[in-house]
Amino acid sequence: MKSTTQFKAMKMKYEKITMVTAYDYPSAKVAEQAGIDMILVGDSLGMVVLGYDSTIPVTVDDMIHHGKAARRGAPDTFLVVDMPFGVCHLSTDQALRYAIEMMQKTGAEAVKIEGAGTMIPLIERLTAAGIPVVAHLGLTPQSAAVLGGFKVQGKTSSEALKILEDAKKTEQAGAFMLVVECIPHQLAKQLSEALTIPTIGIGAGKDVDGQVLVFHDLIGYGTHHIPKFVKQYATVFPTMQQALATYVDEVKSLTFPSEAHQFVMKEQETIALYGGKK
Ligand SMILES: Nc1nc(=O)c2c([nH]1)NC[C@@H]1CN(c3ccc(C(=O)N[C@@H](CCC(=O)O)C(=O)O)cc3)CN21
Ligand SMILES: CC(C)C(=O)C(=O)O
Ligand SMILES: [Mg+2]
Repeated sequence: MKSTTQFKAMKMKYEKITMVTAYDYPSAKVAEQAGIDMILVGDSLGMVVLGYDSTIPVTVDDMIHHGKAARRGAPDTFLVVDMPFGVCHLSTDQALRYAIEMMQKTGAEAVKIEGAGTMIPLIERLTAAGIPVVAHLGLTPQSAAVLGGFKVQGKTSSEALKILEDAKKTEQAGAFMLVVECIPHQLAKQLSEALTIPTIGIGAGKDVDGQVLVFHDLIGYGTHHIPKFVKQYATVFPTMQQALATYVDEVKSLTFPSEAHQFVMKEQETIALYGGKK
């Protein structure tokens, strides 16, 4: 398993860092076996696997439930768990308690926190407590209602400057990594050059230190609108639908199960049971 210092070393060597979300045992296992550098148990799980239309309903218990499953599937991959909606905006003490609970119950290596501003003292506090923190700026989905939806952020020079300043503050506060979501590629490049900690982009172009995508988007298992920044490396949804439809047909037409899929009792036992052949 890679460490926080190894991720910094990868940035210095211009070796790209790969990250993907995973929310359960098999997806984490696939990711680990594919050689991914880091797994994110994202609160996007609320939308992707729980069917909510935002990340707001996701709770600490949801994150722990899915985090534990992902951990079991990927015991040897650096695991980051998202702090869900709201909990970081309670007192620093309360947020620290939740972060400790998530780390201890999931066995994750780090937590991720959306925003700068009032999160800066929290990033300091968690880091001091020995909890590695990934910061998250640009489009922060937990604030989508305030940002006016899932929109690209930092499109004007003044907005971009604010994100750049916030990014530096997260680094100074002790964050070991920064996720930047849905920002212009020029800003992402400038930001990655200005920071010593690795930047991981999603919808931020190629000039960042690593990339993250949502597992289901990447394999084409998505059921929602596919954002412009996604590349689908497979389309498993139609494949799965076809398999299920064939199963339905075969059961209805008595094709499944065949002899190959059934168990047999010896003939003498059938005689004892119901008097022989039927
Ligand atoms: N399946 C999934 N993939 C994600 O990447 C993802 C989630 N869910 N849920 C949580 C957040 C929400 N995210 C999103 C969702 C939609 C757009 C989107 O549609 N954006 C527009 C850009 C609009 C503009 O031009 O400002 C797009 O067309 O990509 C972006 C990020 C990223 N995260
Ligand atoms: C999109 C990534 C960065 C995330 O925060 C999530 O999956 O919840
Ligand atoms: Mg998230």
